[in-house]
Amino acid sequence: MPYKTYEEYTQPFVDEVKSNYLSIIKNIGEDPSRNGILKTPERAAKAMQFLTQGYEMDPEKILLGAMFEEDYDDMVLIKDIELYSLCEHHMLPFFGKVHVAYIPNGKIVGLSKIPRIVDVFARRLQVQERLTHDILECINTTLQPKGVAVVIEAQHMCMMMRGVQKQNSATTTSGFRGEFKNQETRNEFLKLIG
Ligand SMILES: Nc1nc2c(ncn2[C@@H]2O[C@H](COP(=O)(O)OP(=O)(O)OP(=O)(O)O)[C@@H](O)[C@H]2O)c(=O)[nH]1
Ligand SMILES: [Zn+2]
Repeated sequence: MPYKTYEEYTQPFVDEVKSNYLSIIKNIGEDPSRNGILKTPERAAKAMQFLTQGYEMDPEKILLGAMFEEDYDDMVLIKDIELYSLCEHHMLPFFGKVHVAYIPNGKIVGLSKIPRIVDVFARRLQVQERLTHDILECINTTLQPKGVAVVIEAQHMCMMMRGVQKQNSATTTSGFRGEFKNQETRNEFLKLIG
């Protein structure tokens, strides 16, 4: 059987969800037949499909696909990885930066795979704390490094555009495993991410 194209794969979702967006547009008092928003239910459904595609992906498989044996056993740091996710309470974006470090234990991973797994977990409904641990545990169990650290700095639109309406507050979450539990290693990592 031939593989389905991306469109064939996502079409059932888009067909279902666009009718929900049509209902939202009507309920907010807009005219859904107005020229500019005629195709908006479909566009919004496609955007939502994109932003939640992480449910369909296997992050461990992504890491396992590019793991290489290597003796290097100092810290590997990938910092300032852009983050865009949706908070599970309001389905509004939160966005910021992710910093990931690990200390190899005989195996390294292709560098691009770290931002890829960040995206897999970010493209789901999330809270920042769980996102931090999802990334941390995925690297820890798959790569089995000597240590792994994840820090996320983010701003939440649900706290900016609505609710408490605080424009300048940022939330930092962190998780440490293995050698990063050691104060000296952790401090070196924190110094490197500034
Ligand atoms: N811990 C945590 N809380 C979050 C995150 N994203 C959003 N929230 C919070 O989730 C909470 C939901 O609280 P509720 O009182 O049920 O919802 P609400 O009435 O819309 O709350 P307000 O935002 O205070 O208006 C709010 O305090 C949000 O700020 C996150 O990533 N982590
Ligand atoms: Zn929220």
